[in-house]
Amino acid sequence: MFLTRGFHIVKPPKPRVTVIMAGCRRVVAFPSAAELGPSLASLVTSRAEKAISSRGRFTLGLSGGSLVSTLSKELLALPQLDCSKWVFAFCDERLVSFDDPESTYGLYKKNLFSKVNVPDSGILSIDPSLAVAECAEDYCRKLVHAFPGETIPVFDLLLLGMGPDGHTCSLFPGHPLLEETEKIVAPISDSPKPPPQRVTMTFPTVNAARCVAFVSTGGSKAPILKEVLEGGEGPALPAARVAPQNGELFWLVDDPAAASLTLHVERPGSGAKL
Ligand SMILES: O=C(O)[C@H](O)[C@@H](O)[C@H](O)[C@H](O)COP(=O)(O)O
Repeated sequence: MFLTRGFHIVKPPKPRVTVIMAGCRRVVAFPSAAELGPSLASLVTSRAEKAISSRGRFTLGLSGGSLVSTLSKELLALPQLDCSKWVFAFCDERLVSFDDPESTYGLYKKNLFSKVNVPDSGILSIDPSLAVAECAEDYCRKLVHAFPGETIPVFDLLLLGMGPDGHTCSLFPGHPLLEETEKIVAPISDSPKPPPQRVTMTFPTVNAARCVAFVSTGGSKAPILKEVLEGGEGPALPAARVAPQNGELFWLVDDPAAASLTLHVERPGSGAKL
């Protein structure tokens, strides 16, 4: 039996094996980032409808980068958007104050939260006044409280980005946090990408989700996308380690990002429902 104590998952020891996703992954390409947007919105709202009808709420993990503006714009363009039963959390967050332009929460507050009917209780964010280790513990407690009875929070949907080095969340290539198996969220104080202090979901949490969708666009992502999806020489990059055990995995990309891929890529056309 698994137990959650503090912000650790207490479970029997087992060999450390990294399982890399082989099947059940959908790589979906759109002609451009603009044409990807409506399908991203449809993925979010279809998973929201399903989650609310099954469990009475929709739990959504957010990431930063270009996703903030893409997601906010597409959701706000929908004719009807009811976020009263949505619970937003952050796949990772930079430890800066909310009014700092680097704050992912701050960007979502300005671009999305302030414009939709989400209650304050529907936003799980870090407390940036805390030191990084306490901040991670505090954020962990919020997740544990929001997912009662679950050893690892099972999000309905996590939206992820991928950096040019293959990082996702604040899980960077070669970093010891890639091997974290006990904490559901962790502090990082030596992020190679500034700011150095962050709080991040770990792979146990990411890979427990019902659905994970990467959004990655632009020609600059083509080489790293190929390495992540088709394999490279070295150890698996962080983004390649995202493999939900019981969930769906989507890679939503545009044609410039997909340009070097030789694997099967779906090209359903602009606005396709996923
Ligand atoms: O905290 C961060 O530093 C960013 O959130 C970062 O992890 C971002 O998600 C990726 O670099 C992808 O960003 P783009 O989608 O903008 O390329």
